[in-house]
Amino acid sequence: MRVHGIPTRTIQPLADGSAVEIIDQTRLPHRYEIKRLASWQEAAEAISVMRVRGAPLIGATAAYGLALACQADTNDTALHAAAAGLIETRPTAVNLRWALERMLSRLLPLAPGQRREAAWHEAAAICEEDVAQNQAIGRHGLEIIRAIHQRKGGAVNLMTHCNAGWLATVDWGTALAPVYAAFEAGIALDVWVSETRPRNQGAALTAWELEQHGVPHTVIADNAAGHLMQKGEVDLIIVGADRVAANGDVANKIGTYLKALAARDNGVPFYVAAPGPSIDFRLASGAGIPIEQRAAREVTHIAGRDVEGELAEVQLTPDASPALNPAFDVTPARLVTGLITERGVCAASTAGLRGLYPEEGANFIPLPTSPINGGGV
Ligand SMILES: CSC[C@H]1O[C@H](OP(=O)(O)O)[C@H](O)[C@@H]1O
Repeated sequence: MRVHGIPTRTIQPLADGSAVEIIDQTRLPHRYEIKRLASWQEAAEAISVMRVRGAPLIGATAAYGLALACQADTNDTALHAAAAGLIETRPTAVNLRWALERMLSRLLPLAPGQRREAAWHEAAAICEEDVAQNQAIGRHGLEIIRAIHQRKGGAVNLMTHCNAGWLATVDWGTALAPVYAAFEAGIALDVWVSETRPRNQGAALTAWELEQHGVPHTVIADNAAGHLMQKGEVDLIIVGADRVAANGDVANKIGTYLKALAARDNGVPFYVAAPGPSIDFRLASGAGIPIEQRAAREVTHIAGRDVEGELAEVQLTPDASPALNPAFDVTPARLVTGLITERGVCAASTAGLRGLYPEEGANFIPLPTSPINGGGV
């Protein structure tokens, strides 16, 4: 998408294969900083501390992490060590395991001397596929927005949670891809941007990227979402996903489940946008999705810009108060109106997913082993 009018992606490889450059999302919205990653360890750090975040971007960064590992050492032991280090960074987004398995499946059969170039090309292919998938999600989701616009005869009020925009992917985003497609199609819409405590990806990232693109939006406290739905101020909700189980259960940023409950209670369509690499065909239901527990400090403290324009972090809670920080929750498929994928829109169900991904049918059972040491999650 455009940043200050310049077409930009969240991750860019250097032509000489020595490093990749990322937007450091821990500095947004008040600083726009590019950071260079030159080793798999730097890629792992960027994922762990959320300089890059969002399921598809986590996968893309891990893929380039393995490619960077190959720049240093192409033997099996080095590749497995890098994969084991990268898989440990964040447990919930299945794109991480998907990308590492794809890279290892491509590289391990090759002679070590062929791996460096193949790794760089495979990581680039993963990124290009992500962009194409998100553009397709945008096209499919646009039709949902267009139908509501035609029925309503006025601006569509769309709510989203966290950041599932282009910052969460290589480009275009998932939940926001239909928003950008509708905006480009001239359909009037306004986006309710839920702040998304505690890391505030909505307030800091979604608001920033929508502002950069000129999309009308309003930031709200997470706790205002149900009230707006009760008042009839929300026509549609589209969120992203970190992992969709084979039965359509959805793991997404903490708070998604609460929005889905309020949407059901108020008759608001609740869609989940997810590309194929975010669907875990090996997992029968959401009960098996690992939920990342992040540091309590993300709850007890908040970062922002102070009155002098300096970045600062302040403590919200009493010194002695403990805090708990589950980063995701699981929305049962029964609360999901539909899944917007690159292959079309389907019901959040095994049958719906099998219909769009028939080739995955055989894999609806756990695979015995994974090429990632430890089997991956
Ligand atoms: C398009 S995936 C976006 C997904 O990832 C976010 O989690 P995090 O910011 O912790 O990586 C959130 O769940 C978004 O919906």
